[in-house]
Amino acid sequence: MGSAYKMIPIPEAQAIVLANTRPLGAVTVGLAGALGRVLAKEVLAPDSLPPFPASIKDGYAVVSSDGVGEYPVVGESRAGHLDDLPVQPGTVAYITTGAPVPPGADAVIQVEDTEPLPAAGEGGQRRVRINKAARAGQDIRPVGSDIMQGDVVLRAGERVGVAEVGILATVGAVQLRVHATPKVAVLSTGDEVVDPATRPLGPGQIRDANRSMLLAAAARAGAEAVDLGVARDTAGHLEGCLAAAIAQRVDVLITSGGVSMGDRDLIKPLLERQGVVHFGRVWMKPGKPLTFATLELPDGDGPAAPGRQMLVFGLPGNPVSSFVCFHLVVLPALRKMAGWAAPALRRVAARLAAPLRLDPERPEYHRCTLQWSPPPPGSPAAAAAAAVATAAAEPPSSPLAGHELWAVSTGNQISSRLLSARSANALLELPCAEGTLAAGTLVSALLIDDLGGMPVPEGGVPTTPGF
Ligand SMILES: Nc1nc2c(c(=O)[nH]1)N[C@H]1C(S)=C(S)[C@@H](COP(=O)(O)OP(=O)(O)OC[C@H]3O[C@@H](n4cnc5c(N)ncnc54)[C@H](O)[C@@H]3O)O[C@H]1N2
Ligand code: MOO
Repeated sequence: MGSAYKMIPIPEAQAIVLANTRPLGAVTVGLAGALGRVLAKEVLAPDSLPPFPASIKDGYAVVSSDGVGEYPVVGESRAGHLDDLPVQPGTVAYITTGAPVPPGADAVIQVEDTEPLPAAGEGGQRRVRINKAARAGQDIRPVGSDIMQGDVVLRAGERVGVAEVGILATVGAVQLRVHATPKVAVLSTGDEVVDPATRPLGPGQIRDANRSMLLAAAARAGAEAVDLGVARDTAGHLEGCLAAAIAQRVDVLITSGGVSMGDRDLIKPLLERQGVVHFGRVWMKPGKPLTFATLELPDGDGPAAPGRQMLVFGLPGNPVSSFVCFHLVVLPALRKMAGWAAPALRRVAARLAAPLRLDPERPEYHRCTLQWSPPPPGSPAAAAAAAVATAAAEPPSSPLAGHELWAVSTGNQISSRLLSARSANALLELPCAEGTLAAGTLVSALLIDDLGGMPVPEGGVPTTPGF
């Protein structure tokens, strides 16, 4: 018995998903809720920074044409306190870093280039010796030199990271228009699947790995994650779970299991009854039975009201298949909904630390850990590099030379073995072919985690010579 679904290539599947995914509308959030959100509206600076000419140093505000000499200190300008004292030629004012430069002064001399002098007589005026001449503008940040009033400090479509939170605070943008983030429900399926707290396992049972994992993945993507539990392998129970997702007005439903060829694989028929199944098989390993459907739903305000849409991703039950499919097709959709202009996973190139056998039937996403290093010690690539190095007479031009992104396999890639996703920060794109790719081969890799947490090679990575 063949499958009713055509097996489509993964780029086609990804394109279908994104073509059916709409960015969510804009909402207003406070600054504390801005991290990770995508701006729906540009942010302008209502005033300049600094708003006044500000001193870069602790020292003395001077008239630069006065030059070296002894001067009376006519006042003080401290950060946060604006003394409206003019500095006349022949006088100076004490000033602290960040304080407004008093009118009349056009330079600041750092305190290291001055010497205090005894005051002129009992209760007399403070005096200072200026040891170095200043050029006009020295150690002063002019008005607007960091941000000019009216500048667009952040554009619509930019994602708010840590620095952006600071920028928003700087310009007083405490209420922001950002894209809404999707509400995502996660449902496991299968009579054998039991709660992770189950101990000991009963006959035939396995703990539900997918639900916790997919809830975590959705949450990390910035979505509001809703736990729908585990559906039994009956059409009625599955239908009830789908109804629960619809009632909770989720934007996305992610199911795992029940999408393959067994007589209890009921997800596809259910989605066929209630919506449009766009694909039900993808030419990839792991994740072949990956299914995607859309449901057009009434909005609850009468038949004339515009409908809403729910995306349904039927991920395969094997935990690694679920993990890989989430990153390849669900995550880009969640990103697009949340306003990302370029929602696809980022692709880099890396060298194989060890040879990898190819799959002759399907293109494969091989889980690996990328690291920036020379060929990892003990790897076949390191042995090959050592052989080349002894042959070459030239010493390396820099301690940084010879460092590259290396892909270290996570081991046995069977789709039931979730340990193959442990510490993985990338999916290698391996072509469908006979044979083996040699150690050192350059391959493309899709990033599924932050490279800021990648392994550090023994001895660390050297710095720029002279640093
Ligand atoms: N005759 C065929 N059989 C299978 C095919 C095929 O093309 N023809 N495809 C295989 C591939 S590839 C995959 S992947 C799996 C996917 O099957 P399902 O999505 O229907 O998943 P299940 O059968 O429900 O489960 C598969 C496997 O995963 C375990 N599982 C399920 N849910 C969970 C969970 N929440 N946590 C942990 N583990 C889970 C389940 O116990 C099974 O061992 O189908 C192949 N079969
Ligand atoms: O494609 Mo299945 O995901 O091999 O295990």
